Amino acid sequence: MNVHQSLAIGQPIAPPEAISSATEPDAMVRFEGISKTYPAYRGKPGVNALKNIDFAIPRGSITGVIGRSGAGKSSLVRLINGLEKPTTGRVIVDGRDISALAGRELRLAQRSIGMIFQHFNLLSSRTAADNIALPLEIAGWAKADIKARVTELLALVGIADKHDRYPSELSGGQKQRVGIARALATRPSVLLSDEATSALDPQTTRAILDLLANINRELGVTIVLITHEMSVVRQLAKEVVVLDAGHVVERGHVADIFTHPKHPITQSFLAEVIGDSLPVSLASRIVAEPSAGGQAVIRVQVRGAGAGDTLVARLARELGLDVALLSARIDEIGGQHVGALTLGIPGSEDAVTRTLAWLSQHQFAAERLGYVA
Ligand SMILES: Nc1ncnc2c1ncn2[C@@H]1O[C@H](COP(=O)(O)OP(=O)(O)OP(=O)(O)O)[C@@H](O)[C@H]1O
Repeated sequence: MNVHQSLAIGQPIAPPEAISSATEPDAMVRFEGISKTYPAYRGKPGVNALKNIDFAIPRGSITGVIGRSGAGKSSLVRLINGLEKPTTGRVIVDGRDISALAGRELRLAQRSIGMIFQHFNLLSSRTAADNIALPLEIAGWAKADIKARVTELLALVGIADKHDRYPSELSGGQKQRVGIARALATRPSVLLSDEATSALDPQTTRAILDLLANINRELGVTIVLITHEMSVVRQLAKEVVVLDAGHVVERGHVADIFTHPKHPITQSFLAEVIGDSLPVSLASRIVAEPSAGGQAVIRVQVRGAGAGDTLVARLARELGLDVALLSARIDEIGGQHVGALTLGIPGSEDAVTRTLAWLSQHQFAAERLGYVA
């Protein structure tokens, strides 16, 4: 885990801004009143996979869609590229209602929507170059143009030397680079990533996520990232949508969601990635009741650069209390420093009440974790 421990941290937490509403004009993808029901089949009951979905994915953004298995992530992504039709509602991609298209019109629209997959989906009988060439062949490009474009794409994804290699001769990360090059071949405006790093080790995952970040930055491609891993969202996305049982239960800027997770499912995802931010040696000593001469343990969430470094001194000075910094943990999330300071203050109810009131007044989210002797 990429954890930056630093005390030069912390801004009071501002209220989270919602990401674009479904009607925002600069949306690349808009879900309008979407529901998706798979009909009953061979004695199996029908499934309401998506319900009342209304939100927009901003043009040029990297948006993570996170949810447990069965939450509806793949259904959502298949609606974006028109592989599934919604039961109700419309999906507008780059200004066009993709849910209304069929046949040749749909196939043409799909050229502007690239997709990468967990298991890469490469053709084993084709070299890296020929895999990348495939969508261009289907689109009817001239041979010379395909050759030039493939060379360019291989360089873009950092495997210019793998031109003639077959998938069986490539590592997982290299295979995914071929998948990314193939997905970008027809210059799409949207790139859909369906668990694209789930089969890769952490180091390769980081390299692929860095590549996707570059592609977003350099080419302006909007990226929609389907994942069940909050660490992937944390590393790459600026916006996140949390799906649970077919509903969007939470969405917003990644840094806001990480500091204000409201829904239990979001909280459980965060617990997996941030873990308990307390060192074990401290966590194991915390008890529910105060003891004479002991300290109350208060956790304070901080965000951004600036205010956190003076927090301890200000608290001590303004409230006239002895304040100890028991632990500090800061991550960089969505381009912001986000984390928590754990403070020890005198264990009296009066000190705890005054401290929590002061923190709240200064817009820091804080909680009492318990007491240490
Ligand atoms: N073609 C289908 N026919 C019937 N039911 C389906 C179909 N595709 C998905 N479902 C059901 O719809 C629900 C949502 O599935 P979906 O694949 O969208 O979820 P997911 O979040 O992508 O899950 P996973 O992470 O396991 O892929 C599940 O209950 C699933 O069983």
